[in-house]
Amino acid sequence: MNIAIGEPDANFAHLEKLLNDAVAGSPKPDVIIFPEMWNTGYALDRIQELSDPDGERTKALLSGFARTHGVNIIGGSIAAKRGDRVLNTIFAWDREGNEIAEYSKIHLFRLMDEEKFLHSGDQLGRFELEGVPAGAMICYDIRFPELSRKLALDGARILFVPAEWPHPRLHHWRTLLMARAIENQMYVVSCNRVGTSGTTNFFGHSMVIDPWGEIVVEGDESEAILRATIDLEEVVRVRGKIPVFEDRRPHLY
Ligand SMILES: O=C(O)CCC(=O)C(=O)O
Repeated sequence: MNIAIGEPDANFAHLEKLLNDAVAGSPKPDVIIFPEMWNTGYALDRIQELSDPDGERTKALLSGFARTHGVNIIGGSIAAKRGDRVLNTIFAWDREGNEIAEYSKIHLFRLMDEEKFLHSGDQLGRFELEGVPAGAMICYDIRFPELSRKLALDGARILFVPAEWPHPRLHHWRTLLMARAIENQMYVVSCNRVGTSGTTNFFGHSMVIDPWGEIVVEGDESEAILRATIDLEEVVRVRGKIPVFEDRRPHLY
């Protein structure tokens, strides 16, 4: 998804169109994910006025969409206002439109001054999606392997990662996502924005990676709806083949 910086109305309209295109395609998706901070982009100097109070506008659109179309939604992340604080927050809904997860980015990205304008979350992104243990992290969070390992130890079999990750760090993005999938032997489902904001170019390359580290699908730098089918039994097969979780020796490190 491309994102218009500082224009929530345009981004809500654009997202709704993409969602309608996604459910019109075949096969009908079980889960939809989109990028980080899709409502505002990184309009940090105006984030107080632009952010969504308690995520209410986002919840009204996405809970209703999930229910109407019988689809689970990992709602990218939004700038969400809580009192006088703004957090970078993922909400998720099940097929009945029930909210099933809320996670606010723990590691704020200082290279983009995030910590000057946003508050960090203090809870992990653990949830269940139709009985499947899952985890959520946001963008810069993937540089912290302890976080995904903790989610994996807590049972996650899929890790969802919305992002706004720009050039020139495509190599980091792809390598870190693949490492998180391989080391934790789980699916990684990532969605990164495309387009340009000021002088920053976002490269997309959203990817679904399987627990063996193979890329199931990868986008390019253009806006697109990517589809992938995953087999959760693959997590069990890979963990059985190389028993990393049994071979850990955490008392030594
Ligand atoms: O870690 C990076 O290189 C990019 C992170 C980022 O852009 C973000 O967290 O918003």
